[in-house]
Amino acid sequence: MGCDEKREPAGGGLRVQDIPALTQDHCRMRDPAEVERIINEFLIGGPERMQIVSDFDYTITKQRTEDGGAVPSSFGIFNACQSLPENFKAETDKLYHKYRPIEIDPHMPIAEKVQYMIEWWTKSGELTSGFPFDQSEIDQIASKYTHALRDRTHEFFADLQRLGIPTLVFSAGLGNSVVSVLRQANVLHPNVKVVSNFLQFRDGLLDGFQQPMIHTFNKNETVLNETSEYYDLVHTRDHIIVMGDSIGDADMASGVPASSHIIKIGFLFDHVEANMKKYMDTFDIVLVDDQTMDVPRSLLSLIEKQHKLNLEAAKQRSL
Ligand SMILES: C[n+]1cn([C@@H]2O[C@H](COP(=O)(O)OP(=O)(O)O)[C@@H](O)[C@H]2O)c2nc(N)[nH]c(=O)c21
Ligand SMILES: [Mg+2]
Repeated sequence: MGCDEKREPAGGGLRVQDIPALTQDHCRMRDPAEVERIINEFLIGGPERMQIVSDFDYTITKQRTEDGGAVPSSFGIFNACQSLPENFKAETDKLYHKYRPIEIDPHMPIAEKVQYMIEWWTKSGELTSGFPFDQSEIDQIASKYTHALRDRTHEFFADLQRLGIPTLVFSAGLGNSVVSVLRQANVLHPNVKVVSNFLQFRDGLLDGFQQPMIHTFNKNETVLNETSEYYDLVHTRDHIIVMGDSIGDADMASGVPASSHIIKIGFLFDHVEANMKKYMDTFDIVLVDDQTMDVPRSLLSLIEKQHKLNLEAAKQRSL
């Protein structure tokens, strides 16, 4: 905030009612005036202060496809590989049935859940060990799901690349699947970084997941190593769009300075009525059964338009 608050982008402040993507019926906002204020901050700051943090499963991929076909999660893509040991699926399913209810238990404190999640990812890593495996198996299955990305995902990633906006794709799932889908969909541009769990190999055999373990409750920018290149790239970018489909995804930018301006976009599909209040309390923009990238793209387009006006105005001033 501070003195930024009084500045307005050249041409005057934008009103949310003048942004068609945000006036659609399925686009809900708890506090439209606050969204408006932050959008205007984004316009003042321009692309060089922006970063994107997005979940992968059912955020970059669709929650619902036109043909009704199911979209597997990143772990699901791995589980569909033919060469996994016979008991692998049954054993990981057992873990899922034990730990998933804990993950989503509305009563258990997070601090207590964390221990269980570490146990779950550790045991899952142990099962993912001791047998040969070829990445091409993941690639083959992932190739069938490149069409399952949200409509206009390709354009969205092209916008981000053109504007030079660092984009972090965060997944507590399996990074090998995430990278494979994004690469085969031709959206894995140099400005995109995937932070997730990647397969580790030892002596030609699988050996669990690489460190650091990314689980549901550390899936946020605090796991970015402060010495990493990506941290260097984003730690001064305090204008952030966070995108997710699960309540926990809203925290993916925690760890960034408190003065940051953040718009959290939540994609809501399952049990809309029952979940609406929680989503409205958690996300700044809630999109109900929206299987597109249109709303985040509309924000980028405003930023780009303003940026061009600013460049033009600077050019005029220097004449
Ligand atoms: C360790 N483990 C965790 N999960 C689930 O995978 C999810 C991956 O987390 P995510 O990618 O952050 O979230 P999203 O899928 O909501 O987009 C977690 O929320 C867990 O419910 C898992 N799912 C499967 N199938 N197998 C596993 O070994 C496993
Ligand atoms: Mg998700």
